[in-house]
Amino acid sequence: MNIIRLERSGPLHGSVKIQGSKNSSLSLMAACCLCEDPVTLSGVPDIYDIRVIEEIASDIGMTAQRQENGDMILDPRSIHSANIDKAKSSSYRASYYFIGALLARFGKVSIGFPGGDNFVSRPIDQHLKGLKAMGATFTFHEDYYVVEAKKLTGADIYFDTITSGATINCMLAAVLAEGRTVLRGAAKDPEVVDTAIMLNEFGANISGAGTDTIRITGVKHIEGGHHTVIPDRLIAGSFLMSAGVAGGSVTVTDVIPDHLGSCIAKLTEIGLHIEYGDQSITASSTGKLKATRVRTAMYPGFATDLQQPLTALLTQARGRSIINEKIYPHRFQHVAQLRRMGADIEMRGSAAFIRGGAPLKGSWVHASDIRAGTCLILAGMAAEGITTITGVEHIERGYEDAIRAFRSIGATIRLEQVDAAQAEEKLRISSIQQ
Ligand SMILES: CC(=O)N[C@H]1[C@@H](OP(=O)(O)OP(=O)(O)OC[C@H]2O[C@@H](n3ccc(=O)[nH]c3=O)[C@H](O)[C@@H]2O)O[C@H](CO)[C@@H](O)[C@@H]1O
Ligand SMILES: C=C(OP(=O)(O)O)C(=O)O
Repeated sequence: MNIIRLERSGPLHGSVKIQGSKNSSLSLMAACCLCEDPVTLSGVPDIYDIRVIEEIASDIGMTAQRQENGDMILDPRSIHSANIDKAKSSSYRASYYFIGALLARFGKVSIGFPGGDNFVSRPIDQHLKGLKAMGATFTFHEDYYVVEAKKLTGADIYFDTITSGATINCMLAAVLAEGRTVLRGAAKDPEVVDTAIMLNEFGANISGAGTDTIRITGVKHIEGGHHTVIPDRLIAGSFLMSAGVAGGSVTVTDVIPDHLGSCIAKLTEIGLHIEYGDQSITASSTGKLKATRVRTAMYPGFATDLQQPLTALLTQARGRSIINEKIYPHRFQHVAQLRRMGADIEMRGSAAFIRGGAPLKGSWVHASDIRAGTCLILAGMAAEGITTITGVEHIERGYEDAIRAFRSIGATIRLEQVDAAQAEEKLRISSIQQ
């Protein structure tokens, strides 16, 4: 099995070109099923989740071909099925976008339950509520469910909670539905806006994406064309944080700085010096970091996906920091791993109290999900000795090549192969020694 080994690193110097957004690509690729003509997507990252969608696309008859220049051409003209393989749909989170994208066309979609990172509870009740309002019915089986709608009709939907997934799913379903759909309490995330922009470019009639009320007037068909995926703001944020952990200066390029507003504000509060241009952001740090309080929120608030790397950063900030996780109250699997490395973190409900400044030491630790992986990479850069991270496959769900990118800015990090049983034993011992 693969593990990541890293040593204390820094100061970091250099720039990292940021890949296209995972979360946007997951939505855009499914959205291609709504089109009548081929779609060329620029900037789709080459990561695990995307490769699963390529397989799903091929299973249902939509070819998805990577070009030499990295573009992906998706051809929906031969889609013949809306039966999504159960195991494939459960191997990542956003498989449910195939419901919104295929329901109007086929009237029936069969699909496995959503997978993705496990934060104890990730309900899909708002997807159900929205799609039911548009005329869909759901039948649940042990490891898959079937969604049916003889006809999808526009509806007025008020989300009980702000959710990017349900906003996108209902928006997809509404594009070819009959009549007008209004999504109230919609998520304002850049990935929602990116999806709406692409669909409008191809002939959909969506207004208000980026605000909390989105209006969609159903159209008879949409065409295809070319679209460039937005940059991955979450990966950009994690590289900026690495400058705080290890010192030095890190520039992320090919980004949209506006998408990182709350992250930039928080890093500035913590003591990083931030400069940005039209498409780049530079974070520099002398190593003097201030403790802070953070409350995660839906966009434009501080993203839950940046909470885990931020926790690593705050272990290096003198004083007591408090992180309040409001989106996924149980998203703290990384804390036990950081404690193994010597971090002083106390949990009270969905809040982490971090006493920063305690020296970290290298240990065997496990990344249970993508951002826990980023968190541990950052912590490893600050730790004395060698940090060994298992669970590399989770990190690969989100990053095209995290090792190469972190190495290019000066981190001492490498990928190695070890015997799985030996790694298990090392992890067990490190958890006892904690
Ligand atoms: C593939 C993808 O885009 N994943 C992102 C997406 O996940 P995902 O789309 O699953 O997350 P949502 O935006 O839907 O979830 C936001 C909040 O709404 C709640 N909720 C959601 C749906 C629902 O039907 N009922 C409900 O209560 C969730 O538990 C959570 O507290 O947004 C999350 C929150 O920014 C990010 O962490 C994920 O990286
Ligand atoms: C939670 C995440 O992903 P997913 O929703 O795909 O599990 C993430 O990207 O941090």
